[in-house]
Amino acid sequence: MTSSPNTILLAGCGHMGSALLHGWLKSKLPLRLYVLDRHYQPPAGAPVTVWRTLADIPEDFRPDMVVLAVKPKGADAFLEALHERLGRGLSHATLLSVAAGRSCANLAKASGGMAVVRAMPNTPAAIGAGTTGLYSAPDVPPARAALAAQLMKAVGAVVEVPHENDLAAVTAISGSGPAYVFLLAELLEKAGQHLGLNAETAKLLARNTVYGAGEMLHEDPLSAEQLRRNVTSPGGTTEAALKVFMAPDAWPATVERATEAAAHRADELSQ
Ligand SMILES: NC(=O)c1ccc[n+]([C@@H]2O[C@H](COP(=O)([O-])OP(=O)(O)OC[C@H]3O[C@@H](n4cnc5c(N)ncnc54)[C@H](OP(=O)(O)O)[C@@H]3O)[C@@H](O)[C@H]2O)c1
Ligand code: PRO
Repeated sequence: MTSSPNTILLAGCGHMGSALLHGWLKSKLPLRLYVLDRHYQPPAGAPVTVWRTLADIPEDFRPDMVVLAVKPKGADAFLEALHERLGRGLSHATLLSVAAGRSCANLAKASGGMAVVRAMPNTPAAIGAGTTGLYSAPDVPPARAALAAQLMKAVGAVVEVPHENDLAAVTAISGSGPAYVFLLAELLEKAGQHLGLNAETAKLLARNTVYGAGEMLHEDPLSAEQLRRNVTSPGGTTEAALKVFMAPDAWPATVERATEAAAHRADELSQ
């Protein structure tokens, strides 16, 4: 049995919105797709309608779900303007927000009372390897919560969290997490050059090592700790490096402080 298509308005199609849209276009989900974005250029022939401004949206447009993927700073003002434009057209729509730190309460208020699902994805969604934390407010109809989960599963793994507060931690670990891994790649590349390798070789070694280690974490059932131990010969080179990284005031303290800073910022953004 095929279900009838849901009408999705993707509001904001930049880094994150376009990653989501790419996944939906590849998926077999029955969707009618509409995008509101000043810049986005769809692939030729893609079954998606693009509007540039709110004024381009027909006043009788009736979306089932609005996916909010504009910057958190502009999110409330955007929703107020959308509500002004569509009014009762939003009364049966659910809001799926990926905006960091904008709470269900903020978003419901700005949108004129929409039921809100919050998602915190990450940019590997662009290659179908995303990780999303998902929280549905209690007033979200179960079928819409399920649709939100399907939309996010189209771009990777989804973890549903029981408390809205958990999303600050999700943001600190997986939402921002790719940036920490990219930083490691940058630093390894620089370190390779410092040790005398040419730039091209240092770049290849750094990027492919992060890629290969990531694939092992994905494919191999061993724990991250065991995979690390398997690289570490007693008295060898890795042990020499890990003594520096794993000193209590080095990575263990730094990772804790950095993720606390990210979670704290997510809390601040929700005020
Ligand atoms: N990037 C990440 O790693 C990541 C991860 C998880 C969650 N998020 C969340 O995803 C959201 C979007 O982030 P992003 O990095 O994708 O931002 P982005 O690249 O700036 O994308 C937002 C897009 O929306 C457009 N836009 C905003 N208001 C508009 C309006 N009224 N009419 C038409 N177009 C409009 C922007 O155009 P202009 O640039 O012209 O305003 C831009 O193209 C944020 O809330 C962020 O917290 C991001
Ligand atoms: N990018 C957004 C930020 O830096 C949210 C997680 C990843 O705020």
